[in-house]
Amino acid sequence: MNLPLLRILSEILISGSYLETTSVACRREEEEQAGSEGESSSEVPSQEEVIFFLCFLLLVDEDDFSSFFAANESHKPEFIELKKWLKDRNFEDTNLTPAQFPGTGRGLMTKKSLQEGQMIISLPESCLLTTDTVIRSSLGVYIAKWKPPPSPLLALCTFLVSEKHAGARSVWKPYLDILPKSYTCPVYLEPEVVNLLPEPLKAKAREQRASVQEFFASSRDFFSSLHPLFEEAIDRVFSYSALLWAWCTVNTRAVYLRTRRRDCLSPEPDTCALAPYLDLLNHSPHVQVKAAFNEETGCYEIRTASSCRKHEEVFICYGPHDNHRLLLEYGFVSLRNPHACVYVSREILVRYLPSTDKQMNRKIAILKDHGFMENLTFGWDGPSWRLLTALKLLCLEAEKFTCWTKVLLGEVISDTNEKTSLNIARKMCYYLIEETTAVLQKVSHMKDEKVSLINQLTLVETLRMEELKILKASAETLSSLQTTLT
Ligand SMILES: C[S@@+](CC[C@H](N)C(=O)[O-])C[C@H]1O[C@@H](n2cnc3c(N)ncnc32)[C@H](O)[C@@H]1O
Repeated sequence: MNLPLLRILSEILISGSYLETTSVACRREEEEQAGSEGESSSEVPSQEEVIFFLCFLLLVDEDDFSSFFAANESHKPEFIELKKWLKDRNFEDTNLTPAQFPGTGRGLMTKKSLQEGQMIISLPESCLLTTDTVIRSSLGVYIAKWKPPPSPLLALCTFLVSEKHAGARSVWKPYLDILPKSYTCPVYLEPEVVNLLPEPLKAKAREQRASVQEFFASSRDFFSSLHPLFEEAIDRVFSYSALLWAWCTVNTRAVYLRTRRRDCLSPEPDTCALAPYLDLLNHSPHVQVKAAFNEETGCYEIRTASSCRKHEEVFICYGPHDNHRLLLEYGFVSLRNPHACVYVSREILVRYLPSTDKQMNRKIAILKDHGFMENLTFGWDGPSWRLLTALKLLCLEAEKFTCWTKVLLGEVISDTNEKTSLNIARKMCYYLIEETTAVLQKVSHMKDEKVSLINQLTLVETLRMEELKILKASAETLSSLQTTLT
């Protein structure tokens, strides 16, 4: 049963309203393009039509749900302006249109079906924002003068802040206007929300905050050197919040594009480019695309490796990232992500081991030396090979200790060792289920009490709910593995 649809169905029946679906939205766009007044889209449907429509929705597959409820946004003034801006730079899109999707937010929808291998988008170099753009701008001479040379990232962030500050005077205004006003990467989250994240994400979130703060602190003198360019006090233009916004803009939206090294910039790799409009493409772990700059055409091109039906959301894949990485780098969580997993911390790893084991410290040292204390996880298929191997070594009977290399190579040492390690894995899994459930309850209370944090809390809730599903799937796998062994 399609639960999201059932919920919407009941909401619609209660409110008597109905949503503008993709088909309605697209029909309206087609009518507008054909010069019609689009009267049909403003007609109120009869009750029978609504009921027929709702019954039809119940039959819609959950995967089609998002695209079915997409709302076309191409008529919005900011997209009309962006389209004009892109056209002036020789880009006109025939394949895609901006839309809001219920599951993924704003993204791009196909106007026609796309076949495997077909070009999704080909954006000319003139539309790209790279460090070349920055150096050609009025900031260029200041960058060239500054020692030690600013990093490519600092150059891009400075340009974004400066252009945003210029407002209507910036030639990049149509692009800047469609950028999010704020982000949901951990650096934007309140500390009490960060506290609800699982380890090791919590630690990485704190590192991210510290590194952006350090980026700001170490860039202030450079910002001061730009004062002749601004009428306002430089601290007000290049505030922490302005730099944070720019940093997240680059981090969440830039495409990989290697730019030739320049002496006026520090030697860090210069690989980030902002690609207006193309950067409206959302991520799906289930698609494959080919993306690269084509030297022959002078365009940044993306081709799909899978087909896409008309009026569906077009996705690209940002990489085979788990949900911790997606949240850390992009500020979202992907549902049913095949790469998602639950990390096991060192504390949990040793929690269920016999405290009487005299070889425990030696065993932990071996695991550390061989890189087996990191990335121990539960996944959709059960405990990872690395986690089981670490547990098998930790559970090695005293008289079998010398066999530890064989354990690391994946050999079975004894029936007892297999059973004990599975048993501990199961206990750990149940402990994590309890812990996750408790955090979910806490999040639910906080959502009632701290309404201003609702979006941040919902993000953590989504992550924790996905983790709960993974742990439950792992618990099932473990119990069938244990049954096979008995
Ligand atoms: C390159 S932008 C894509 C366009 C973006 N949705 C927008 O409206 O500007 C990357 C950001 O989109 C969002 N995003 C991408 N894929 C998503 C997904 N599958 N589900 C939810 N949000 C997603 C995240 O906020 C991410 O930082």
